Amino acid sequence: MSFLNKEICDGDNPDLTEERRTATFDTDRMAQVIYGSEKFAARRRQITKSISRIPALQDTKPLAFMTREEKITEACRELDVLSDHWEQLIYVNDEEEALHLHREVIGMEGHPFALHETMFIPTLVSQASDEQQEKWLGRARKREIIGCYAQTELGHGSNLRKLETTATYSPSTQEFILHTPTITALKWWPGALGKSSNYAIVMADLVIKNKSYGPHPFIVQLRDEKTHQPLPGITVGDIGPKMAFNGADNGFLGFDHFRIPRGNLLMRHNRVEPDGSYLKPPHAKIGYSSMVKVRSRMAMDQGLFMAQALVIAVRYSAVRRQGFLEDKSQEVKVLDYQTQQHRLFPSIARVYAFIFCGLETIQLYEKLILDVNKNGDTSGMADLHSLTSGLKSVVTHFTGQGIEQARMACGGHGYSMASYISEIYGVAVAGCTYEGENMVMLLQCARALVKAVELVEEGHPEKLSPMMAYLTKPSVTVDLTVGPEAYVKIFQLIAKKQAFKATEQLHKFMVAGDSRDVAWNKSAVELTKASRLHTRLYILKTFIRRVESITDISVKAALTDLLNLHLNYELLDVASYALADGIMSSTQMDFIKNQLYSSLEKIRPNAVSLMDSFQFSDLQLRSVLGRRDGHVYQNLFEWAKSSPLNQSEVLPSVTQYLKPMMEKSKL
Ligand SMILES: CCCCC/C=C\C/C=C\C/C=C\C/C=C\CCCC(=O)SCCNC(=O)CCNC(=O)[C@H](O)C(C)(C)COP(=O)(O)OP(=O)(O)OC[C@H]1O[C@@H](n2cnc3c(N)ncnc32)[C@H](O)[C@@H]1OP(=O)(O)O
Ligand SMILES: Cc1cc2nc3c(=O)[nH]c(=O)nc-3n(C[C@H](O)[C@H](O)[C@H](O)COP(=O)(O)OP(=O)(O)OC[C@H]3O[C@@H](n4cnc5c(N)ncnc54)[C@H](O)[C@@H]3O)c2cc1C
Repeated sequence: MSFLNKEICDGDNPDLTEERRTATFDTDRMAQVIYGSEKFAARRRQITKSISRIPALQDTKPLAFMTREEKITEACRELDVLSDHWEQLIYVNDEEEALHLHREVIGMEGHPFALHETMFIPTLVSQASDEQQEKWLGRARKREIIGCYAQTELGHGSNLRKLETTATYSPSTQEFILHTPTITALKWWPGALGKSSNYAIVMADLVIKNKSYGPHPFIVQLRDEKTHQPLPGITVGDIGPKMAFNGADNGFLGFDHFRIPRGNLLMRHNRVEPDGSYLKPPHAKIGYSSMVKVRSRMAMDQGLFMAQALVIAVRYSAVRRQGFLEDKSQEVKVLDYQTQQHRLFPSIARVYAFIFCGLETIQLYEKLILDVNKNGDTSGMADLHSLTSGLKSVVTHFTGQGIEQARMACGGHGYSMASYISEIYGVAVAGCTYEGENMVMLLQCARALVKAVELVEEGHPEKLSPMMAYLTKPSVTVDLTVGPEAYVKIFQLIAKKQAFKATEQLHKFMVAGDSRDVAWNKSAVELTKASRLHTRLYILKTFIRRVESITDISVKAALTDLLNLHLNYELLDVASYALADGIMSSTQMDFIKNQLYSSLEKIRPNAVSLMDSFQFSDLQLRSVLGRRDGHVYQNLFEWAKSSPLNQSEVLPSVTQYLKPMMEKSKL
């Protein structure tokens, strides 16, 4: 079936138009699947249209030619314009719409409200009492104040129990005294802390009567609301340029015996009474919920990062012609090469898979917060923590790989900032580190896996959560031709074997006399392997479930091709485990390879439309190479001409140094 997609515009590059004509599905319908509902997909388009009608948001100078200061200023200008139009553009307090608006208009390089929306407000929602919300949440939502999330210190990020900033309670004044006792106790890294925020959630060790209660969240005013000057007792500033994300002022922060009222400890779940008595929270890690919130978003956000890189690479590959196949009269689109398809299409499949996981984990977090806040039910916390710990690690790792391949798939032009892929890469791979370094979080996921294996070994399989139930599955011989369920079964066996092997190794070291911590460290690589397999199994099953639920026949068919590619690619990628354990034969391996290659051919006609379906505007993409019109060569030439270096024919560096040097050489 041939389908004429609505957005075809006469002026586009004919090679891209041809691709859009051959698609077998409607991109608006696909967008509904990607964005979780018809309503949100339509709202996104509406918001894009409204943005395009605001002149002050069009034709801004390319970010690549700006200094850091100019980037920050530009982001603030755009925020100001958005603020003037906020209520016309989006439904007030709709988090998804606000995130979309920021992504599209300001892009991904960071801005003063990035942490305000993603961590400051969510922490107030999950950790502040009703009374505290009354005081601060409304002001935060109206953007009267700007907040950030200050937890990481110069000396400690991963090991939260060793944070050194102290909040010592003084019963006589009913205040907490915030203090930075050493240089390593300086808060270091928090986004938007350096120059933009005037408030922060500060995680500090709560100390009452010389007893430490561990990290707790406090709301702290950092700067005068009128002058924006730091308050006395506060040292704050920017930490300097980073690999990417340079529109953000990640900052440092120190306190010199800085006093805040008792009511600034966020007290929805724990309390310090005026006399200094402490009321425990219902779950020891409830104060970590803002991190779980961000981790639960990361599969979606990273999926969208990788999608941006792939829109650029796939469109470009359909326009770039180089070399010959059958027909020697015309060069082929590089997208027709099997190697190019193999480089890009498995990542397209992963983008869809990650986004489907993200839709699920975002909802799981929302449900958890309702359960905790309304009913005091914390029973879902452990499962969501282990799931999102594994997921953020696996997704960020593959997203980095996928974006780098997209960059290479664009040849030389991929290396130019005109492609914008290097910026997308730099921002995306920060996710391997923030919200918990990937290895550290894989090991958190492994704790839950080991516990589950131990339950099975102790004869209590009925106590396993549904996600762990596969650990009880017996070994079976599987016929791969029966479809996705067969792939799941093999994957389950592989993941189960690895979880048991890693646990066995841990126990072996303990039996030999090592403490659990030392034995854990000696088994850590095997444990992280088990976590990755466990997480990839979850991703695979979510992809299958999601595709099964789709009602639009042509959308479902296109996604089934993508799912088949994913199943074969994933299984091939972990085949060494399966071969070593005799779970799969070499004949089955050949079958998988052939299925993979034929999936590439099936996906080829839909590749451009699978990526167009994300409906990123050119404004959001910020890529000269990936623009919707596909006129890459004209666009590249115009862009290069606008480079500041080309605003004069002879640079001062030539007059000042090269010319005299050449003259000297003549003597
Ligand atoms: C973010 C959205 C992106 C949007 C993108 C869009 C556009 C781009 C534009 C702008 C971008 C905007 C913002 C994004 C940028 C950056 C944001 C980054 C913000 C940050 O970067 S902010 C700092 C994050 N910094 C960390 O991420 C530190 C990691 N380090 C830890 O998180 C802990 O340190 C841990 C967990 C490793 C150890 O903690 P610990 O030592 O206290 O605990 P321990 O290991 O002893 O575990 C004892 C028992 O607690 C259980 N347990 C632990 N945690 C739990 C939880 N949460 N829930 C339920 N149970 C939990 C365990 O499972 C165990 O259970 P069991 O005993 O049963 O095994
Ligand atoms: C772009 C960006 C934005 C950020 N934004 C914020 C923010 O808004 N607010 C905030 O508070 N923080 C923020 N951070 C900080 C971030 O959360 C931390 O850097 C992160 O949690 C990693 O901690 P670390 O730097 O201490 O790494 P380290 O723990 O020092 O990692 C170094 C190495 O040690 C290894 N390692 C550490 N512990 C273990 C262990 N137990 N077992 C095995 N290996 C281990 C790691 O795997 C890694 O290889 C941001 C960071 C970045 C890059």
